[in-house]
Amino acid sequence: MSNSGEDRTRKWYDTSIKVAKEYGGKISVMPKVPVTGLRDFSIYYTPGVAGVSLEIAKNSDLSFELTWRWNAIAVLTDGTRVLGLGNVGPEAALPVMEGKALIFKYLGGVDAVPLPIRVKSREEFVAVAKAIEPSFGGINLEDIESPKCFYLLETLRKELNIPVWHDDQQGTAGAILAGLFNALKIVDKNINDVKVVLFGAGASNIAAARILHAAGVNYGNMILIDSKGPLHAEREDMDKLMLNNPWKYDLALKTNKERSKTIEDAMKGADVLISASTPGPNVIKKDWIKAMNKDAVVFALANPVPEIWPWEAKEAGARIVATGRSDFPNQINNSLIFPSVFRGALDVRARGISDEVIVAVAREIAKYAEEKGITEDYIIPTMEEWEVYPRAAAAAAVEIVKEGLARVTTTYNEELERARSIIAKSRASMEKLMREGLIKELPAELMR
Ligand SMILES: NC(=O)c1ccc[n+]([C@@H]2O[C@H](COP(=O)([O-])OP(=O)(O)OC[C@H]3O[C@@H](n4cnc5c(N)ncnc54)[C@H](O)[C@@H]3O)[C@@H](O)[C@H]2O)c1
Ligand SMILES: O=C(O)C[C@H](O)C(=O)O
Repeated sequence: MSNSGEDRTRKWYDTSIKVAKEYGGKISVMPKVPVTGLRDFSIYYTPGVAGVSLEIAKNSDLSFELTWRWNAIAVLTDGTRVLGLGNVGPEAALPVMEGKALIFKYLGGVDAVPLPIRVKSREEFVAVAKAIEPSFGGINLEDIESPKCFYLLETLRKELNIPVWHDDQQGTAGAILAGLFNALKIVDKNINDVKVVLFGAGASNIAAARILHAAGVNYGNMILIDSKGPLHAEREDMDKLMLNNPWKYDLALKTNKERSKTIEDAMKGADVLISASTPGPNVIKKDWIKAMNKDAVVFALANPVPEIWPWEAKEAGARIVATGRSDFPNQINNSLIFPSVFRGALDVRARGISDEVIVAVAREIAKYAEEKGITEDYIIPTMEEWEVYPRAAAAAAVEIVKEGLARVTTTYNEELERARSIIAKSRASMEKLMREGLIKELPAELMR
């Protein structure tokens, strides 16, 4: 069966290239005001538009009311860690950012602008993010190498007055937590007791460790593994880590209470394996999964190819398996989180998005799946279940308000209605364009 996994991946690559060529990319900017004749340009453009500019010049906050800023975010990357492909550069990052923007619009009703930039240093990146702040209601950082991404998130969260979020940290951690809540219900284990191995100690898993802790997993019961093996307080590179990656250093001190020094040891008796490392399929060994506890939960999240094929993880004894892909069951991907978190954040004109917001959103998503009926192959909703997005947006908005990070207040029901209507409108307008042939169907010959 493993060859079929590779063939299947290649087939998606080929189709995606053909479709990209056929359509010339995936998104474009569409007007939302009617244009019926020359008179209208005097409203939208000169001279009328100067009136709007003068209002905003008096009070820049009005840019949130009188322009698209209330609903617009940037998807900002330097292309240094694109999926698991590595540093492929800003141009090669663009198709991924376009894909994110499509999902933002379709599932969150958010206008997202893909913005891969050519910068070298961290300082240059910070300067660009600050420079574009006036144009957007939020910034979604994407696909940036670690530890640079930790520094950028921390700095920009402090220095900008709009929410800055790093999808590969917070979004991934939220999706992992949502999946974990329900997986643990199925195997009947308590989040406070489980032993969790986090394979890969980069953007995703460093954030996941923090968010899992916020949700009840004990730091001592976690083991983080990087390319040099398990992290622990006596590792010989601790001095270097303290200087170059204080985020990883801090977790090396808190985690791995049993001081496992090899992967084999770390895996013994683990209840959960969360892998966000490097594309597979043979990165996670079957023997490691065999050493885990009964009813093991395995999330193999590398994109585009999971660290182990799901069927191989099951053969090795895993009871619940998830990957980051939409063509396998249990897709744990930040796409379940980012459209709704930004929907909620924009609607309350947030200044920031805290870790508690991520936990609240993960709980809401898990609850939604539980209400529908969870199974080993359905621990988390799919991207087709669009009704989960307004619910998650409402959970995000309420938590942002609760923590004093919102500029306007709301209630769960009020935001649920608003998010539902914005997202439904966004989907309906795309579907109307499809019906009318203005967005043409995917050519059948490309889909074979
Ligand atoms: N499913 C999702 O939603 C999702 C979200 C984000 C990232 N990812 C995927 O997860 C992977 C990692 O992403 P990231 O942002 O954390 O990257 P990152 O570069 O920040 O971190 C990768 C980590 O994995 C470790 N690593 C690499 N190869 C290893 C190996 N063979 N053994 C042990 N450790 C190894 C590195 O040392 C590093 O700590 C990528 O493939 C990415 O596509 C998936
Ligand atoms: O892009 C994805 O599918 C998820 C994630 O952001 C990743 O970098 O792999």
